[in-house]
Amino acid sequence: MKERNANASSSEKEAAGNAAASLVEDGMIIGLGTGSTTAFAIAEVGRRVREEGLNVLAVVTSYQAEMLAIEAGVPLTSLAEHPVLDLAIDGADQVDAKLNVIKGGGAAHTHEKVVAHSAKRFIVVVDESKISEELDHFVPIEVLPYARELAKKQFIELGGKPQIRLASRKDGPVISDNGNVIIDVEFGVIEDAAELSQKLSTCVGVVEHGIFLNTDEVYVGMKDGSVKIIN
Ligand SMILES: O=C[C@H](O)[C@H](O)[C@H](O)COP(=O)(O)O
Repeated sequence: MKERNANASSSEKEAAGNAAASLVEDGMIIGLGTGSTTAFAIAEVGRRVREEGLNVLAVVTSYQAEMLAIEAGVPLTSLAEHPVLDLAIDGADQVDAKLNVIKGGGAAHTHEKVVAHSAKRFIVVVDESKISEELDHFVPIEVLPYARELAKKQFIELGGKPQIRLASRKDGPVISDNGNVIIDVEFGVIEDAAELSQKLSTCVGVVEHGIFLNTDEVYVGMKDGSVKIIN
């Protein structure tokens, strides 16, 4: 299984995150994703709040995003109060040529998907290493702990090789912010992301999977410091 952020460069991530943060306008309600690339966007939105008096409210996707937003001084709200977001910014583990995306390397994809689908405009921020002609990254799937063995059986029936994600600084599995386990499933090259997305959604015990089909634009931080926009 590919290692998380194996080829990542923080200056590329920072360039992408800052460019996406520049899209935030006064009065917007925004969604803030999770991960090391979005962290730069959150920091930059916070800087604009503090230094430019930018007036925003943000919905977060994880405890990580919440902690970063509070630290940066970004005022928070909830989807219950603001169910429609003007813009959501989030990272990705892989992006293909059709802007299909795999997310969930940080186990936050369930809330991230809710936020992405609540936004009028969904921006993905990545470094160049995440761009691929086709999707071949493992798919993170959040599963009810009670259903984990049944879920694994269903993923194998769909042609996948499932592996329960283990924690690195705790014995046992990673437990998501929602109290569930994450099963990472290798499918090799994913020929039809929409079809696999639909099949995974019908598996009993699945809370949410990491295939996202609704990206509007991808901001790619390049090695030369520029940002390429794909839409
Ligand atoms: O669950 C985590 C998220 O989907 C992240 O946005 C994704 O894993 C990318 O994270 P990073 O920017 O750290 O590579």
